[in-house]
Amino acid sequence: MPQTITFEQSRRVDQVAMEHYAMNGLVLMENAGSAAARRIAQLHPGASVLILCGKGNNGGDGYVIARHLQLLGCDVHLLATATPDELSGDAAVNARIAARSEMPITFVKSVHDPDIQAAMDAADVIVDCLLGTGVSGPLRSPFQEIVSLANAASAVRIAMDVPTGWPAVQAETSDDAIAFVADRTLTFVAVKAGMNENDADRWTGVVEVIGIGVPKKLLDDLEIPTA
Ligand SMILES: NC(=O)C1=CN([C@@H]2O[C@H](COP(=O)(O)OP(=O)(O)OC[C@H]3O[C@@H](n4cnc5c(N)ncnc54)[C@H](O)[C@@H]3O)[C@@H](O)[C@H]2O)[C@@H](O)CC1
Ligand SMILES: [K+]
Repeated sequence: MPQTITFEQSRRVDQVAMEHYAMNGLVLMENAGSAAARRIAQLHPGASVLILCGKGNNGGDGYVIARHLQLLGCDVHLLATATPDELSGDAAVNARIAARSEMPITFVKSVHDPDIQAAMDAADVIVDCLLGTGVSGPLRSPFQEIVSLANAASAVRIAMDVPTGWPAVQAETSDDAIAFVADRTLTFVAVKAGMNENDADRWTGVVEVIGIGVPKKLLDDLEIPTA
């Protein structure tokens, strides 16, 4: 049985859980985000946490993580590349919950907005929920700029699912591509292909797997490695 899974296999797990097992995508996102939040709060109790949220479901995880981290006693701030109205599906639902909960959210209108730097400076921990398995091609603006600012910050950096811009997943990007440099990566379901290769930890830091509550039979049938 392989020890790692591809992005495609990871997406297939979500798809089969929803289509064959009738699991709601919101449940998967809630499981993913709440488990990640518990681990972050365990590692950094009471920390000031800045969560960077993109437009897709990786960003959706970020809003779930924010909600749970507040409940767990952390001070949470969100930096979002899109407003809730610009999102769709499960990510939109969780972004709306965050907005209605009056969580502090900075929406990125210009990468030169001094509020972005101020949010980075105030954080003990920065959580990267910009892009996950839906990434394609080199990072576009404003992701490049946000990732660069996060890498220059003194905070601990935690990537969710995969570090945003990680070169290993993209044939067309080079090793000096801009990517989130994580101290730790909390990856969903199973370790992703490339994460166990020689110098991968330069980008991922320590890799830990976070389960999302899909049935064991599903994982066994798809030959997904389990702990
Ligand atoms: N139900 C599910 O499918 C679950 C998904 N999960 C999360 O969902 C993620 C996958 O979500 P998505 O498929 O929505 O994809 P992503 O959240 O990775 O990103 C897709 C978005 O990024 C944009 N994008 C792609 N490449 C880009 C680039 N190079 N520069 C700038 N923008 C770019 C796309 O236009 C799209 O808006 C996983 O990594 C995981 O974190 C988890 O919540 C578990 C459940
Ligand atoms: K990410």
